[in-house]
Amino acid sequence: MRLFVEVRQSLGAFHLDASIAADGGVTALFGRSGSGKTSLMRVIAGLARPQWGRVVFDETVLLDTERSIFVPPHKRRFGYVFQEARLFPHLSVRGNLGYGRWFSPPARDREDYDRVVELLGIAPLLDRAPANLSGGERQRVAIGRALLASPQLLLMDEPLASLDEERKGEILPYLERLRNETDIPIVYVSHSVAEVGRLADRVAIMAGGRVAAIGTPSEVLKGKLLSAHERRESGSILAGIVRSVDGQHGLATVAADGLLVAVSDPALHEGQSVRLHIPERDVMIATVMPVGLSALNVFEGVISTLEDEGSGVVRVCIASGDAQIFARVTAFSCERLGLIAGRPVYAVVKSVALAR
Ligand SMILES: Nc1ncnc2c1ncn2[C@@H]1O[C@H](COP(=O)(O)OP(=O)(O)OP(=O)(O)O)[C@@H](O)[C@H]1O
Repeated sequence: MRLFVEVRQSLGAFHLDASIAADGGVTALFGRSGSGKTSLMRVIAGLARPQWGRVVFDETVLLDTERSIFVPPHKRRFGYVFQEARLFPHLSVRGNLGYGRWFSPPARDREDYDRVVELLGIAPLLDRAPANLSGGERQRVAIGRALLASPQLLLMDEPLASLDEERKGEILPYLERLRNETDIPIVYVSHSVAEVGRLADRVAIMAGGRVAAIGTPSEVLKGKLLSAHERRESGSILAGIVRSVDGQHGLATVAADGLLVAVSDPALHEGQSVRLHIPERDVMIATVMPVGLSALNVFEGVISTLEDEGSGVVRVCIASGDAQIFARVTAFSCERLGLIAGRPVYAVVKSVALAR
């Protein structure tokens, strides 16, 4: 699949002037509040008609203002999941799920239904009313309803924003399954570095109505495009599989990008696919093999790049295995340790978390 969007639109004093191309997988639109993420999504969905623009999905032109082409939202077959699950209060979960199927081709129905119910863990909730569900459960049902309409593309606008951290943690594994086990492309709006890092294959960073950068999460979730808080959260994302579990100590060993990474998480099980987040603030650099450390993970590697971020801070990229591990050090430490590209070093990782 290929989605191409190009838009110019004035909304009061705000100007949206953005273009993105997305292939399969999860494409995140990331940016601060008011950067234009939702406005761009609304154009993709057909909920807004810009003054000028084009939207092409695969070979089909959905919008072309110059040729007066506009395909209305219900004919685009895109699923939409909003920040708040907009379930029908008078229908049970089963009824809400059934509603989405009204608009889908009737054929493969039963099979799809069972698969979606299983994928999102909804089976125990089927007879409940939306009022008796937690926020995370409601959101899972909303995602299920969108999926059962057999969308060609799923648009998710901050689907976790209204949930607390615990509920987010509960629903993120379902979104990962959705990404890994279906071939429905997803455009995902978020302003959480951790969420985007965990889910997205590609990220478009929006700022002031424009796309400021586009690339993989580790390429673009860095530097001046992020706020100070976001920079602290950024780092490396590794994709891997749990190789073994030490139940006694609640430790798992994950093979990820050519590295063996120890992760402290008692819930992991062997064979599970996971993404790991190594925040760059939690990485130290040593020029000799450190001993007597409490850190569980020390990776041998070579410095590939150093990026001066200003304010006396340097972002160092260490190539280790097939991974890139980022560390943030002061320019002073850089000089003192003689850190230059090509120098062998050790990355001492203080914490690894499942990317959330
Ligand atoms: N119909 C409109 N008329 C005037 N201004 C608008 C209109 N719609 C959106 N805007 C403005 O456009 C800007 C971008 O809004 P948008 O909702 O796209 O941002 P966002 O990145 O999704 O933000 P958030 O993360 O807060 O949802 C905002 O400043 C908003 O006030």
